[in-house]
Amino acid sequence: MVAALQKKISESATARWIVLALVAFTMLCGYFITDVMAPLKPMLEQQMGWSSSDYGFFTSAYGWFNVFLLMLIFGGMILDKMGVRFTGLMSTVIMVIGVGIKYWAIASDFGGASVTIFGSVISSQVLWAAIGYAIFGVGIEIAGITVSKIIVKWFKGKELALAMGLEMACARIGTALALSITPLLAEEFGSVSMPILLGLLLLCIGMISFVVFVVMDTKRDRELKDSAELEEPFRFRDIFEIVRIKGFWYIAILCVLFYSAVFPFLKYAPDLMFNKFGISEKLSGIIPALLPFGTILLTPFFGNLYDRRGKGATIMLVGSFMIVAVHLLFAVPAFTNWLLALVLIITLGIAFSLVPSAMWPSVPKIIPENKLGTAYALIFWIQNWGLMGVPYLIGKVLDNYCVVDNATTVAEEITGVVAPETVTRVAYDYTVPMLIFAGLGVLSILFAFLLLRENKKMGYGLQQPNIRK
Ligand SMILES: NCCCC[C@H](N)C(=O)NCC(=O)O
Repeated sequence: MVAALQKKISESATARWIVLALVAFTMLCGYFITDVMAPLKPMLEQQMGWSSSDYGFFTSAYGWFNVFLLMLIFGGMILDKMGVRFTGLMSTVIMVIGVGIKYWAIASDFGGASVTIFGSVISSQVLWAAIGYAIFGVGIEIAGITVSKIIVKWFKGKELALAMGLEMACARIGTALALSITPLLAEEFGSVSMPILLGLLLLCIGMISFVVFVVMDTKRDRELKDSAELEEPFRFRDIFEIVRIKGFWYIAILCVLFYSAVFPFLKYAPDLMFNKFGISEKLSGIIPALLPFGTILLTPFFGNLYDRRGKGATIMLVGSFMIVAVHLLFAVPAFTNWLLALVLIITLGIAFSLVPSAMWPSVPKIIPENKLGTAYALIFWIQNWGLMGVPYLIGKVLDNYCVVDNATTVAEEITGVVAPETVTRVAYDYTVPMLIFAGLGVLSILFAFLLLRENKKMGYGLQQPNIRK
């Protein structure tokens, strides 16, 4: 391995797979933090007095700065101007700061303090946790576009979709770990904040991993200094060129619709398991965790298929159909057997492997490489409207239309942490939220069709294999 690295890093297959492992690990740590709060929703409600709206507010914070302060767009420009090394390091530092604030907020006692924002009273704890999460959201999203660009840089013309699939698979391990072990950790340590602290430590290791990548990437660029393989520089007017491309819009809108039917769903999935399928709080994250676990094998599998056989647009269409079927079946009130929940989550995992495995490697077929950072940033920016808006909407819908059993005392089910008289539980009917998720899936089908048609018209090559013979 050392011999391979000593030869020419830019030509070494070993080196590029090591690079992939390094940056994918950083993303794993980031995704762990992204989803660490999901299985804690019932505990946050019972132990800290959060409502579903509070949880929706907190969850939506992920996109606040990305969307309203255009942080993602700036991030994309910085990426195309300053390069992957600077931008990647910057984004990991932002993530660490954000998680630090979130941990402090959840671990502190604010003595019931609250603030009024736009006429709504928000507890100070919820607000500070949300601000931390919003800062973290900037970091992880910029890291996401940076890593996509890193993979294109190192894998273009080679195993691009497989590499992207493997990176996403690693990221999903982070999500799966967050969903499955978080409630167990919280119970074990008798503290909701403990899993966040663990995530913070993990993220610091992820940062070190990125630093190692920086060393390798610097070496590669030095080797290629005078060769044609170095990219053209980014110009500001590139943005206008990107937004004039119809295929860009179809893929961006498909992205926001599809991902809004998955990531926000995952944020509520443990609560859905608890309320609809009668699974205990402690185990409520286990079935949802199978979704990312399933994608760990399937995303690289479908990526490899796309690399060798093509059919990227068809893969996205099939995934969109599957997601509608799953959410509609989740919406049926009579279906409450946990085995069905298991089958549906696995099916959703297949859909969630199909679409991303084809979507992200398709972007370089539509957009030239020197504009890729900005293009990915614009797509993520549009996607963040959904990642921000949909959880907020679902939280509001749950509180306003879906409460079926308010303030039932469940003290006997909870041990230790709080005084029994303070413990209450609200039960929810998830039919309407699941219909909302299904509606997003239906719109995804429409945009997947439009993309397929545009590909035929413009010859992007989305149906062609990625590996050049
Ligand atoms: N829970 C993490 C959200 C990451 C969103 C990010 N913009 C993204 O779409 N990444 C690609 C992926 O499939 O995770």
